[in-house]
Amino acid sequence: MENNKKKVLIKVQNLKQYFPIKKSFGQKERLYVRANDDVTLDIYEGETLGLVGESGCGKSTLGRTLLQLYSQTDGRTMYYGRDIDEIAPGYVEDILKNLVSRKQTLQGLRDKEDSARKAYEALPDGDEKYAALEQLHTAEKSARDAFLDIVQLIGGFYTVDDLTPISDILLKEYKQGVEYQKLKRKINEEQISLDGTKSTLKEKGKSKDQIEATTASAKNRISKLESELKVIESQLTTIRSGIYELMKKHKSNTDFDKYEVYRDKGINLARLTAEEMRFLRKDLQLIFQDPYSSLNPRMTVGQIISEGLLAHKYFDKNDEKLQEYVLNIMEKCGLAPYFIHRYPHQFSGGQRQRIGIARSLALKPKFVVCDEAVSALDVSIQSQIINLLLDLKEEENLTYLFISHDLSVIKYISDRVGVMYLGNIVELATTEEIFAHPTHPYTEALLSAIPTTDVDTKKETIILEGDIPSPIKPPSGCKFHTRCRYATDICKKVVPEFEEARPGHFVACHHKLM
Ligand SMILES: Nc1ncnc2c1ncn2[C@@H]1O[C@H](COP(=O)(O)OP(=O)(O)OP(=O)(O)O)[C@@H](O)[C@H]1O
Repeated sequence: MENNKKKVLIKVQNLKQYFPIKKSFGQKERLYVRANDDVTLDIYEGETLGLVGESGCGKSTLGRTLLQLYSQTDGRTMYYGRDIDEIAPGYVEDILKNLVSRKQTLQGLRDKEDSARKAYEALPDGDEKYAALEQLHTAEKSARDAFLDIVQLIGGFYTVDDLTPISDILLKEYKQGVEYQKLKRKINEEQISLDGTKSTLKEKGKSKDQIEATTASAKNRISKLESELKVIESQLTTIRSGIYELMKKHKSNTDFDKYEVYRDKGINLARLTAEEMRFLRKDLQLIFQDPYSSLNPRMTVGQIISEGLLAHKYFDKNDEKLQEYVLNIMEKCGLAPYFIHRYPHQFSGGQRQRIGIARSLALKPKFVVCDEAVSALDVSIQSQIINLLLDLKEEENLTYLFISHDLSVIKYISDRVGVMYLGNIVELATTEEIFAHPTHPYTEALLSAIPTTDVDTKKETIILEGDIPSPIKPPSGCKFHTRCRYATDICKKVVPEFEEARPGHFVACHHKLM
């Protein structure tokens, strides 16, 4: 299977995004809009994943939740664009510190899972059994999450009876790692500010010697920091060889290798603090539908593109390289150099979208959510922007989540397509496969509504009966059953598993159209 060889950039597991609704007077139960309800999905590096579905099904919410613009209600969103060591998030320290108690908690969750399974198996078919199945799924999920939290960080060490020494040495490595990253950032900041000072002095007409003399103390500071970095580096090497020794000692434990495969350098975005997430913001960008409302009308194009570059300390504001860089990005995005001093209102919709794209891409992101990025544009301009996005994706090795209600745009731009219905992804496959063999009745109905110019093919348009149900109290079982022409009793009661129906083709339906 082609996708198996590709690197996963984002791995979403059981993601939920619920928006609480204000309680009305006398209302006992807390109600939520279940905008995303248990989404599981891999996004591969370098692909464009299209996301379609009727208005209100949760596409924008999913895009924004992946970027952590909303803090997700539940589930894991693993990001593999950087190593966990580079960010050293606080949650890692918490897990490493409490390895012993966490393993005990996990055992408790496993016991609960076993009881839930026994209760489910003992019941005769019927409503009670369906309810017990839901409880079993919840128990399984809690145990799996707790397990993954631990083994992601310690792998095969999970098999060691006394985790205290493991906890100590891994915590030491973590703490030195944090110091290392802090120093590296400090050096980078000092260097950027030094470049800015040099540019200012040059502009003032200072000679090379004068510049050297004025910046000598800053250079000294940098070289001092660099020696400190070397010391930490060698301490880290010593700690890591200690870890390696421990690994050799325990490698013969039964199941060591089985757990070692879980060791994983991914970052759980859902567990990052706002500060940690701010650092990653440059990697994870959003291109909006309405370019005008997202551009500050009081800033020139140059200022708009530079803003993020300065905030993320790519350049000092006085550095001559900044303008060069901005002009280069503008050229890539099809914006003439003399636009740099103009304001957003002086541009057409298509040009404004180019500015929005340039602003996002200037930060060299790895993952970009394009939320209805071309929907507000004329058709001829739409294709220009789509082609620009595709060219940039090739040049910069970007990964896109492309959200659109327009199936012809999705078909043109996407490598794979996910179909959403009422908060869930109900079908996911390569673009060719999904358009040739829609396997979920909802996808079948969506695709049948695409207008065609081919007068010879008599295609039946499937009219979806009824309105989209409320995401506050969605239908039981398969949420689509109220509008599905193939629905039977099981669809009303049991949530269908999202499973691989054909290689790389995932569907959640009891009556797949095979
Ligand atoms: N911030 C919020 N607070 C409360 N409810 C929200 C919020 N954002 C979205 N919703 C609700 O979540 C559901 C999903 O909305 P979302 O905008 O993600 O859908 P969509 O598929 O992107 O729709 P569209 O194509 O119309 O943009 C809707 O019922 C919406 O009303």
